[in-house]
Amino acid sequence: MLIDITKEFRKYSKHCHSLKRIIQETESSFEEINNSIQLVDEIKEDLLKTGINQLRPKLEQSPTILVFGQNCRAKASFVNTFLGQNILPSFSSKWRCVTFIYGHTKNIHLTLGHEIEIVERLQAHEKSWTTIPDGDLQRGDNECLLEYCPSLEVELPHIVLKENVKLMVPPDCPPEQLTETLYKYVENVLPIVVYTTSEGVLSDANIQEIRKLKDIYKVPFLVFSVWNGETKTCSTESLTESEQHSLEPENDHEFRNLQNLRDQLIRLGLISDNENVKTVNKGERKSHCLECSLDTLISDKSVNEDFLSHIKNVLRYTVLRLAAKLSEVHNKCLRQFILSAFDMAREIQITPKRIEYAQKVELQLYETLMNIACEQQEEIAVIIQRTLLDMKSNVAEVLEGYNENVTLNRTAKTVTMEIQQLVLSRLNTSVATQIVQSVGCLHESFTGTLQRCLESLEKNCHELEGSVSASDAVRQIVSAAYNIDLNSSSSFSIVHSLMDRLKTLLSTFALPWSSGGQVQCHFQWQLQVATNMIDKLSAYKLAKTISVQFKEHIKSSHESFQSAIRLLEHQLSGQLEQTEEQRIAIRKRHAPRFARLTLESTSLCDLIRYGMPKQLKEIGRGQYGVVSACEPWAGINPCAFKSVVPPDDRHWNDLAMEFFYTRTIPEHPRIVKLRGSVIDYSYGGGTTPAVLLIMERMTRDLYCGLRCGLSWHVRLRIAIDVIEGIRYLHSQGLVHRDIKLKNVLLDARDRAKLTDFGFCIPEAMMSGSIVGTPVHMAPELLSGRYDSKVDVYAFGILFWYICAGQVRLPTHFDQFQNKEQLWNSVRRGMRPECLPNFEVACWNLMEQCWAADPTERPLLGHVQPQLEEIYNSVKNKTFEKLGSSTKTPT
Ligand SMILES: Nc1ncnc2c1ncn2[C@@H]1O[C@H](COP(=O)(O)OP(=O)(O)OP(=O)(O)O)[C@@H](O)[C@H]1O
Repeated sequence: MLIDITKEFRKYSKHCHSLKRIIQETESSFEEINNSIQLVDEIKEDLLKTGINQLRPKLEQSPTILVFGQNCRAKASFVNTFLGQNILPSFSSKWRCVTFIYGHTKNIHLTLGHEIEIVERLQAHEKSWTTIPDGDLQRGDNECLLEYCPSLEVELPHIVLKENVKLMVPPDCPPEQLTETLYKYVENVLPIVVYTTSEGVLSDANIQEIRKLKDIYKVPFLVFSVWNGETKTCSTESLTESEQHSLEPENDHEFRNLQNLRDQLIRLGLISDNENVKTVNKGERKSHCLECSLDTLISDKSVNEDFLSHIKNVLRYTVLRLAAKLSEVHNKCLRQFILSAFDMAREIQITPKRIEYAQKVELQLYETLMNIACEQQEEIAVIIQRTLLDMKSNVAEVLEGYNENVTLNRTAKTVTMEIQQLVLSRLNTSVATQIVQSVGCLHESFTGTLQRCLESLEKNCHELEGSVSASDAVRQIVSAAYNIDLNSSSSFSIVHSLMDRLKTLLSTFALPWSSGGQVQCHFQWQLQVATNMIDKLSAYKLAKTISVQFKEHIKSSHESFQSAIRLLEHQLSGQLEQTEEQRIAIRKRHAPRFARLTLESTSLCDLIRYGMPKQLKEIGRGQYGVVSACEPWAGINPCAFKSVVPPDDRHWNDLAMEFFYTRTIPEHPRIVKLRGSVIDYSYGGGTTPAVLLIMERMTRDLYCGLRCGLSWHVRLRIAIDVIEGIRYLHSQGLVHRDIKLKNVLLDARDRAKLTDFGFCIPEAMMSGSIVGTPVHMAPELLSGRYDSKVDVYAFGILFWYICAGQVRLPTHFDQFQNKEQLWNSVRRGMRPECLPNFEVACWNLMEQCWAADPTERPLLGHVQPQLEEIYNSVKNKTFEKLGSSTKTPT
């Protein structure tokens, strides 16, 4: 049993070692990326928040079994049981802090803190000892726990302690001093807390102490109950059956005590009801859930096994928490990288289109407005004419309110000017309103989208600050023509220009009665002034002036727009070059590096949780790995794993990216879900680690299925399943790039799922690499410029095999010596031949899917219903046939 405990500690330290290495690699990856891409700050902030730098100190904490308890007897009982010797006296009190550590020989000394050893003779130094003398354990009267109180350090050649494990009995202290005492004596350890009891019931002080300890350590406890005060040693495992039997709880009284204690602990919420009082031979032992935070009560009769599982739980729980945190950080960073690669790809693609769009629409706007300015001159003249006539027929109305606010004793000239001003202003308002009404529709159709488009282009161009921007220029064009801000006709630019123009015209008028001197300001005279003013205004001239102004304004704004957009284009193209460099850096270096870290940390989590899968037999081999059936793993039954040994960094990166995509896509019935992974670092003598990708085990692949023979309607059903799978991947932004017979797996009912996402990649991360299986590769794949339509092509070829019902190469493809010859012919249009058994509808679908021009290939969303229709009719016919052949003859 001690060996098993030792193994657990060894495993823990191995996991910690792996974690430290991964953390170090993560940090150096960050170092490398630092400053190279903008998003690093964002990620760095995340990392700080997630606390990656808090993980390392946690990994440095040495596992320490902390023994607390009701009294020294209970503590001694546990320690002695665990160490397998009566090292602590059973009847004693007021202990100083005692720490057991590993030493080649038994040794004992007093220390202050970690470093300082106190030169003081102990009773144990005077004669040979088995049990530590009481005098050495007990605190002196002058020793104050929180000020000066040496600890006793005991070195023992014990197999568990050898694993860098400590066993510590913190000093007895009143509950109110507990926090401070622990702070002083128990520093920087990974606590494995045991609370020992020897009474059937916990006192208030005990309960207070347990609650405080829980609060401080926040880890599951082992409550250890001493039976009879006996010390049972760790060697019970080697006892004979009859000896073991003698340890069983035959004493009813003691058993009842234990039950009472259990009930009390449950009542206090200190252990959970559904768990357990663990006693030897009392029913089946339940295995602990790794993440459980249940506290366990055990009796000393079963200390070994239950203690082992407690240690296992605490260690696994601790290391898993750290590994999960690290994996979360990696996943988060990788997701950020991929998302920013998406954004960058989008920006690179969309920016030139936006510029083109803006130029096109502005030109349209300019031409439209120029047209309006020319053509509407007539209309404006009509509007002005009409308004002038209206005003003339009711001059009194024009002057309405004028006399209310004017002062007496003004010169005739002043009054005349005021009336002229009034006439103009009424005219302006009226003309402006009518013009605005006639062209208001321009606003949304032209300017809304254009303005938004320009603003988004200018958003990131800080260098433009200060110069006229393209969006300002467009705004000027629009307002020059017909002020779009209709709400305030007072700010209407046309009105103002009209006013200016009219004033100029007025200054040339000869006014016969403007001879100066005092003039009586009577109404008739005012009417006369206004009427004369109206008569003198020429609607045609006014309209012409307005039109000329419009045109000049629009033209100059159009020119400013053109130079602004040229500048913008220049600056954006510089920025886009940088963006593309960053995208390449993300795709080629940063994302794969983080993908590898993600693979390592996630695999470590899986290893801690579920262990290594146990191989049963090999079931298949591919170009990159061997697939084996394995024993159920993580509840997956039947289960298989693909073991891949990446030969170099490039393969590691590819595998890591594949792992990330496949692991993160949500489950779908038409996809073989990757359930987990572990890395076998010992593979190849530790030089070439193997990655085991664990998944559900299917019955066979479609290649085998076709070879064995599948009925037509089953094959059609499979084709539909494959389409569903591909459509699902595409909906997740992924392209499979290796659709072929061996990557379609069948279950026992011959329903299909897609597998092998070795080449599966998000479109934004695609670099144009030439991947796939030759006969299924679309011609454009070879050019390196392709998209998800390559999967449609590959489906076309796969469907050919499905319809053929066999796995022989199409005769047209069989004649080539090598793949280059095949590709050359495919590029020239060579495709599989139509076999006599093909239904026309199926052949048509194949031909559409493998069309040379990817844009002519159908959407799989359109192919699926067509296939379903064929499938349904075949199924119906099959059933009809079956029905008629089973009919009993009348
Ligand atoms: N989950 C699984 N259940 C049952 N059999 C499987 C499973 N995964 C793969 N296989 C079998 O193992 C074979 C090898 O699979 P693998 O994915 O390694 O390679 P491949 O797709 O045939 O070739 P390549 O490595 O070139 O892509 C498959 O053809 C299939 O028959």
